[in-house]
Amino acid sequence: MAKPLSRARPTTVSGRDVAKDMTGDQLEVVEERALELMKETMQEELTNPIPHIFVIMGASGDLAKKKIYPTLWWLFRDGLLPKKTHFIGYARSSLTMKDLRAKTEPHMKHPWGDSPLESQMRPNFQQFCAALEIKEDEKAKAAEFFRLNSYQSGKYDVPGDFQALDQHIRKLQTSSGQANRLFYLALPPSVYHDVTLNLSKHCMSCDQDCWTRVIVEKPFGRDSQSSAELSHHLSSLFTEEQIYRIDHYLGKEMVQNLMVLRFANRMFSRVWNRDNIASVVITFKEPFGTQGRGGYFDQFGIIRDVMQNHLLQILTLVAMEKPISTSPEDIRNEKVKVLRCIPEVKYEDIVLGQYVGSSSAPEGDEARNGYLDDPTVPKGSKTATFVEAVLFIKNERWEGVPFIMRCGKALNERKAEVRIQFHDVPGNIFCPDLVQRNELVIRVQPGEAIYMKLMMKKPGMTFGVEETELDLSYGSRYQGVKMPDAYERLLVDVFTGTQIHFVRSDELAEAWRIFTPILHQIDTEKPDPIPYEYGSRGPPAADELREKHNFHYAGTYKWVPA
Ligand SMILES: NC(=O)C1=CN([C@@H]2O[C@H](COP(=O)(O)OP(=O)(O)OC[C@H]3O[C@@H](n4cnc5c(N)ncnc54)[C@H](OP(=O)(O)O)[C@@H]3O)[C@@H](O)[C@H]2O)C=CC1
Ligand SMILES: O=C1O[C@H](COP(=O)(O)O)[C@@H](O)[C@H](O)[C@H]1O
Repeated sequence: MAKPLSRARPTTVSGRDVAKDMTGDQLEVVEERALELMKETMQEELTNPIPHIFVIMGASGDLAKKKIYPTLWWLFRDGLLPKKTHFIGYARSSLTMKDLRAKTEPHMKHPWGDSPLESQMRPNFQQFCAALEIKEDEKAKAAEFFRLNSYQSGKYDVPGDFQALDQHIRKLQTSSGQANRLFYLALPPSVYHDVTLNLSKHCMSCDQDCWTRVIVEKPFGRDSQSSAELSHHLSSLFTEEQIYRIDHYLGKEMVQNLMVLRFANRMFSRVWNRDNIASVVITFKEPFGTQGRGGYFDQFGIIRDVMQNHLLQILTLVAMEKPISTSPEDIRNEKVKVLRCIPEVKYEDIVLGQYVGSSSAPEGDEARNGYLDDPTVPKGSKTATFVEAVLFIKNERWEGVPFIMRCGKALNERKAEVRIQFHDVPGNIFCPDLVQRNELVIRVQPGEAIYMKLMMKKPGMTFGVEETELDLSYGSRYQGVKMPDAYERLLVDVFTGTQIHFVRSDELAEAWRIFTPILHQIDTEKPDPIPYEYGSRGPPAADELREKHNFHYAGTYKWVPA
């Protein structure tokens, strides 16, 4: 059994923490002081004399290669890791550090992978990549990074291999045996049980001034029962403070911004309720299919892959009540509270789809292939690659407001956004065909933006009305500000010990409660998903379901970029 954390780690510092000792006219310096404190906290970690050992379990895999190693490199390059940090890769394959470097280095150049689709999606992408490539003057730094890396091969169920890993870690500790240990499980769920058991038995830090943290990737189970088993297993080995359940959407700029937008702006807090809001639509779209990895996807389907975790996390941040403070526990208490108000999803409130090849796509293009053409997908699979689901929150603020979540692969664009649609204007005096509902859109990606669709007098002599927007596009408002990748933020959080942006076990249990009955029904009844064409907007039935649930699409809005 792992020992609990020996000393309280700093969690988060906010203006409020500092403000309590201050008088009114000092308040303007509060945020500055908060920033200073945050820097001090970070500084403490950065200059911590105790070494940090970051172990990547599953170092030979896709996630490690494409996300974890590159993220560690960017943090190292930018001086955002504690001074003495060592990295150990652990996996079954017999690899040398040279092999591992050859595998990972191509992904360290820029954070979004180099698929041609990505380059199409992002304006100036090529320029951006060039700016992020390992430049001449960074080569020495990169060499230093790889010098701090080592690799240890071992099985996931052999205790002796974990003892060897522990010995390896010990060699990197201080002479008095101190090191903080971080284990990132970039592994398939089938080995979670053995790996966590062996880590807890053989690889925990023994020094009372040092800590051990374990970072767990989704899927956190397949349904309520399997998730509860996993949670029970983990909690028998580690304390909740030691477990960091990662949902990388919680590391995205605009997802983190939701709390500030809502709770630091009075004009939003007053209208954020059933009296003003007609519906909320949370969307995730990807313009590519399974890309030959359908075998993995098919075991889960789009609800487990994206909706039950990423979209539901966004929903909780949109809908929760204001927490007492910005401490992780206060925030997560509110998230759990709102989840508890959501009844299970019903079959009549969902639309399932599966993409088919587009005959109009050029010969040889991926879009020619449907989901079932992926050779790794079981023949005749009915797994959904698109889903729309309507959820309701039974509380005073939200009773009757549909929260419509939709996500899908092989759609017409890459997009993740939250769209708040307001009620019609009561007693409208203008031409009813011209006055459309207000919408507040929080675009998570690509190109972070917040825009408010509203009605204005048409400029000029006439007294007409027209639809326009108040537009806060980050690209132009925050030029030159480097937007960290979600994993960068989240790994820094693990080092500094803040769990705000990580999923607590009770939150997870509630998320599974909401989706388990529908998932079981789909697994047993295997309903036919509605076919939709690769590159389309998804099944029209999804638009009909949204219309039925008080989301009106007028088709009149035209955006004219500045
Ligand atoms: N700051 C910025 O960068 C800004 C960018 N824009 C851009 O302008 C464009 C239009 O803006 P947007 O807010 O999307 O407004 P639209 O009015 O085009 O779309 C509004 C909503 O209706 C949905 N929709 C689209 N077509 C249909 C349909 N046929 N039936 C039912 N629903 C439909 C869209 O979903 P679906 O996802 O399915 O299309 C979207 O959720 C977007 O590309 C947006 O990104 C606008 C303002 C600011
Ligand atoms: O967790 C997942 O997320 C990705 C999408 O992440 P993004 O940061 O690129 O938006 C998705 O492709 C994958 O299927 C899913 O497992």
